Amino acid sequence: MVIEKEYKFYAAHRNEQLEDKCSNLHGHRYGLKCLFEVERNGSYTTLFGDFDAKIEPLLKNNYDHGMLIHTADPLYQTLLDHCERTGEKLRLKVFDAPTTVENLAFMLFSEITEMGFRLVGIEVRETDTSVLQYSREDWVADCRDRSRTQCKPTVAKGT
Ligand SMILES: Nc1nc2c(c(=O)[nH]1)N=C([C@H](O)[C@H](O)COP(=O)(O)OP(=O)(O)OP(=O)(O)O)CN2
Repeated sequence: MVIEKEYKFYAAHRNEQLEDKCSNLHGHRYGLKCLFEVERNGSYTTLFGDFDAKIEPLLKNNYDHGMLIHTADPLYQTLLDHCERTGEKLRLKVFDAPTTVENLAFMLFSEITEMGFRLVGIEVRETDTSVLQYSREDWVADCRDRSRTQCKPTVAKGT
């Protein structure tokens, strides 16, 4: 059986390597749809709330109203300097690769899998018109060939 759950978060980012509007700092209401493979245990499988209890804090504490940023983006160092100078704590979700929706999907799939859930796939919506379907096969291929993503998934303690 498969349970589908939907989540959302708001975040800023840019694709600094693209020579178009996407290299401007901008924001999205990201949509995340998760397809979980579940097993029946009597009348239930996994309770809907069991997914929410782990995934909502992951998104709230690491992504929501934050900024997805590539370590090689010159803006990253500027933001670190700003934090050091002012003492401000910005929510930066750090990527070792460009913050494309493909790399975001790899990051989210890895983090949710690390929580013990078995995903069949996820869907990541970046804009009203652009959505990425990311399957378990895509994730296995990305894990096998890390040069495809260069992302190291990181989850803060307690999320
Ligand atoms: N394969 C990818 N292509 C693009 C990505 C990406 O992550 N992977 N990202 C972007 C930009 O981040 C951009 O914000 C989204 O692009 P786009 O869909 O073109 O944005 P619009 O909302 O303006 O789309 P319209 O259909 O023109 O309204 C670009 N490409």
